[in-house]
Order: sequence, then structure tokens, then C-alpha cells
Amino acid sequence: MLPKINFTETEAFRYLSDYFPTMAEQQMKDLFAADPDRFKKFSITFEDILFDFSKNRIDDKTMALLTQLAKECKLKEAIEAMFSGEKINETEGRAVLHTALRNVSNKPLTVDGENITEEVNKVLKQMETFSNSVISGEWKGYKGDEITDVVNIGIGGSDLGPVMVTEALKSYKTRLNLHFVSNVDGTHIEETLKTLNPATTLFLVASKTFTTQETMTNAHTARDWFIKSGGKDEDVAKHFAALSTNAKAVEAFGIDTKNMFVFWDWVGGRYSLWSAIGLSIALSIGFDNFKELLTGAHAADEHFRTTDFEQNISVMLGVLGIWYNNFFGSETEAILPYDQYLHRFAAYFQQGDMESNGKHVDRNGNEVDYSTGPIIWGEPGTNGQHAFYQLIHQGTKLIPCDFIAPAQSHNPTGEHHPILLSNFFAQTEALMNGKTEEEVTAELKASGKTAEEIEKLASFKVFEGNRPTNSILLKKITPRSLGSLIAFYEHKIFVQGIIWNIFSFDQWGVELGKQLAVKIQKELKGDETVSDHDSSTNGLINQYKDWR
Ligand SMILES: O=P(O)(O)OC[C@H]1O[C@H](O)[C@@H](O)[C@@H](O)[C@@H]1O
Repeated sequence: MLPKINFTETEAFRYLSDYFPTMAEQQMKDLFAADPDRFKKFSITFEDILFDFSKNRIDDKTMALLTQLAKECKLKEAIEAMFSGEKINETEGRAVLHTALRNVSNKPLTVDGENITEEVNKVLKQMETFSNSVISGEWKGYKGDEITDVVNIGIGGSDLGPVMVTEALKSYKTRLNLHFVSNVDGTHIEETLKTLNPATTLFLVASKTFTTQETMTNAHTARDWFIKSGGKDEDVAKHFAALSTNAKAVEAFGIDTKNMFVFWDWVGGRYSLWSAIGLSIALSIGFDNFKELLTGAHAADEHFRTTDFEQNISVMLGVLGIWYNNFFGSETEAILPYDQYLHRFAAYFQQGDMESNGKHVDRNGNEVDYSTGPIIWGEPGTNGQHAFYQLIHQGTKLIPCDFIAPAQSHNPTGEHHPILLSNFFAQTEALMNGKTEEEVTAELKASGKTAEEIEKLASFKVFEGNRPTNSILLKKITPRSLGSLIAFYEHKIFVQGIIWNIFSFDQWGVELGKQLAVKIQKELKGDETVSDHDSSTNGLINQYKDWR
């Protein structure tokens, strides 16, 4: 059982509230000027990843109080509860053990009397044999051809993780071409199928429940396409595999259970890329690289479980987020990777974070009276700079940003990488230092503007600065470093959920829309006028019926 403490009633919260006005006045640039060791003090290096937290609106006292807050909320006990397989997902009665999927040190772990380490290893072995055989060309399609293309059909957690990782690790790509179909919009599957040859295509139907409407609809369309193009029912086994927890539904769909890769109800959808859901990753980068991804995540797990809060990367990420969310009133956080390969990283953590911590009822079942999960968004730099950075620099909202970049590029063409990285460093510096009115005036004067022109322009060109950033510099994006990075972010979400006293591993909020869609889908059949909704919904449905 998780502790059920209202963090706003802790001693640390009271002290933080008292101290906040002082820190709200402080300029980060003054804190840097006053302390030559600030970078050293507020940065942590883990293997080949440097986390620099020093450009935050914090000092020693803030950090001491924020870590005290985590302690008072019994974070340490909660971490142990998660890792040891307690059923901390109380509203679904489940353990939360994505960490067991990457337990490469094979520490034994038993859940409900089952040795899950053995179960996990069995499926990993199955994934290894299968992916090796497809990649090597030993696995043949129904006409005797090698597989050239793999289509992962899944949505949410059964899509976003595999998409993000296969994109991030594209430079490790095997000979297979990966495709991802998620949207129930027929355009997604049709545009994908157009380019494919059924004799050389393998479909992975990825769904924890194997009941998700979008995935099942796309999977049936793919199967029909395969049969229409000449495949027979008995050939389906060579072209369809299932990644799921629901063996019965897989069988009912007609996929040979020999081609089923299982996982378990203690793996949350948005934490499932480490499970059988990662088969598309293994096919895309090879099983050894997939194992490296797990190894990197495991190393981060060990760090999270055993490191003191003051030096604990996920705890730092988590409590800093709380500082901005609950004291400065920030509503959003931007994730800004300066790496084209990481272009789906923010989208991935949109689900990871927002589905986990977008909750307004606490673990006691009461409505919270404080802000919980932030809105996560972001695009790769430098594209973002030319789109939305204006608001980050000069808007009215305080937006804490995570800047992420590799020191070594997989594509070190000409001057591209130094140019990219100079933008990363410049942005974080500019966000912190800003530009004062004196600096603006001097600059305008030097450019030959008259006193009158300067007077008119100056205020628009001032940057108030003092805008916080985390900088995450990796030596290189490798399967191992990416595995660690993802795991650190996952645990940040955990830290925040514990402090906010909410359940981070259920997602009841996605159910209502689903239920209503099933009802409305029936009403869309036939030409009768619909009248049992509100006038807007009726009006829209009836106009749709008229126009279709
Ligand atoms: O893998 P499934 O079962 O198809 O679920 C896909 C997605 O469905 C819902 O939107 C949520 O429950 C998500 O967490 C999940 O990832």
C-alpha cells in the first residue's frame, strides 16, 4: 500500500511556502555570480549522461526542503513498494513492474506466487529467436520470400514507445523497414498498405487488452487486405503476430498462439515498450541492441532505487517540477530535444506523464485542492526556436524547459552539429540571463538609432530572463543511454505522483469517450434523425448523416 499523505500539510511544504517569496525574487544570474561551484553543486553525471539542474530557480535551502518534502511523503517506502511488486495500482488491483521487464541482473521476484523473472526471460528468449529469424531472412512469407517490411498496429502505449525508440535509434536500423499504424482513420492504414507487398510484410498486432477499437479495426483491415491479395487463412500465421496479455482474444482473431508474445497485467500500457510490445524495436534495431536498451534502463532503475534523494536524478527532475507547478504556478513543461532522432520524445512523454498524473482525485478518494500533472509538450530544436520560443522567452507564462542533446551526432556532417549545439547552449543561457533595458539601449545606440527610436523600441526588446531550464547532455544517443534516459523520466513521473498523492498507474479518464463512441457508432447507421443528445451533438451527427 502506498502512503496517503497530503503533501500540502507537511512541514516541508510549509517551509517551502514561507521561503518561496524570497526565491521568487532571486535572479539565477546573481546566484551564479555568488557561487562559483553552482554548476558542480547542481549537476549529476550518470554514466555518459550529464544532468545540469543549475539553471533553476533554486538554492541549497530550496533543494534541502524539496528533498525533505519527498521524504515526508514517504517516497523511499513507495519506491520499495513498486520495485518489490506490491499492488500499488490500487484502483485496478495490480502491481507496477515495468522495472522487472528490464531486470537484466535477474534478481528473483515473485508476484502472486509466480517467479516473474523466469516468465520475463522466457518471452525475451522468444523475442530473440523470432527477431533473429526475421532479420536473417530465415523466416519466410507465404510465397517463400524474406520479410522486408514490418507494420506495428497499435495505439497509445502500444504505439508511442515503439515509434519513439525506433525513430531515436534509426542509425542502428536492420534491413527491415518499420511502419506504424495507430489512428482508426482509414487513411493511416490505407496510405501504409499502398506501399507494401503482402508476400513480404509482417504485421504485429500490438494491444495489451486486444479489444481496443482502433487497433482491432486496423488489424481486421490488414488481414482482409492480406487475404484479398492472395494469402490464404493458413498463410496468416506467417504474416501476423500478436503482442498482448489476452490469449483468448488473440486466438479468436485467428492469430496462431505460437506467434503470440505475452506480457502481463502488471505492465502499464504507457510503460510497456520494454515488454513484448517492444518486438517492433527488436526487429528494427536487432535483439542485442534491444537488450542494451533494457540494460540502460536497468542501470537507471538501480540508481533510482539506491541513490540518496539529493543525488537522485529522477527525484531531482520530479521535485523541480513540483517547485514550478505548485509554487510558481507553471502549468506546462516543454521537452526540447536537440536531436532529430528524438523527434517523438515529447509526444511519448505526453502520454507517459499526462495519462499518469492527469488526476484530480487523491489516493484517499478526495478531490485535490492543488495542481497535479503538467501539460507536456515540445518539438525538436531548432524547429521550436522558429515557432514557439517567442512565448517561452517573452510570454507571460513561466515554462520550465528540458533541453536534451547528444555531444556526438550519428551524422556529423560539416558544421551541422556544432551549429545545432550552439543553439542549445545559447537558448538556455538567454533564457536565464535575458537582456536588460540598459543592454538593449546600448545595442540600439550602437546600431545608430536615435534617442526617440530607442525610447519607442526598447521595452519590446527587453528579455526579463530568469526562465528555468534543465540541460541533459548525453555523450551519444545509444540504445543504452536512451534506455537510461527514458527510465529516468518514467521515475520522475512516479516521484511526482507519490508527492501529489495520486494514483499514477490507472487511466480511468480515457473510458468515458470510448463508451460514448460505441453508442454513437450505432446511431450513425441508417438515415434516421438523431435526437437523444444535447442540441449540439444532435446537430453535428445529423449534419454528418446528411453530408456523408
Ligand atoms: O494496448 P491497448 O490495450 O490496445 O491499449 C492502448 C491504449 O488504450 C487506452 O487509451 C489507454 O488504456 C492507454 O493507456 C493504452 O495504451
